[in-house]
Amino acid sequence: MSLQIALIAHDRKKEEMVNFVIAYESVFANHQLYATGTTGQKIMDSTQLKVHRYMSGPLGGDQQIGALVAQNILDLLIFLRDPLMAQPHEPDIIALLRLCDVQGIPVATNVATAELLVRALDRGDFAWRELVHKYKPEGEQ
Ligand SMILES: O=C(CO)COP(=O)(O)O
Repeated sequence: MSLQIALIAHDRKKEEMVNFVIAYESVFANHQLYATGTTGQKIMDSTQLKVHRYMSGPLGGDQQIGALVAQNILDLLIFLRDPLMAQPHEPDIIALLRLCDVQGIPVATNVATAELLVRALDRGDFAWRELVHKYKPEGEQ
């Protein structure tokens, strides 16, 4: 089962993200990966993974990934936020996380939770997302 996974990291979390993706590269290799611009580039520079890159976060990348969430296309969001640094595009970040709650999409905002979710993914615990894709409620595209 190939799922749609988005990876986003703020600047001071990018190294942690890259190390995390390297550690679980064999799991991520089975899925479709999306990322904001710089995060995606760094992941591709350090792994063999292919990542569909959107705009950089401050230029609208979070909103582009939010559009996948709004359509219930995204299955998992790993968003390593920097809790100690104000972001100019904070409203976009809040909007993305809000949409994940609207659709009930699993989200990790720190690497400890990300690890739990990726292990669950590897075990097959995301099978319910396949059903979501198969039987979308009326009105969803
Ligand atoms: O700012 C971001 C998410 O809010 C991340 O964007 P980049 O991956 O382009 O640095």
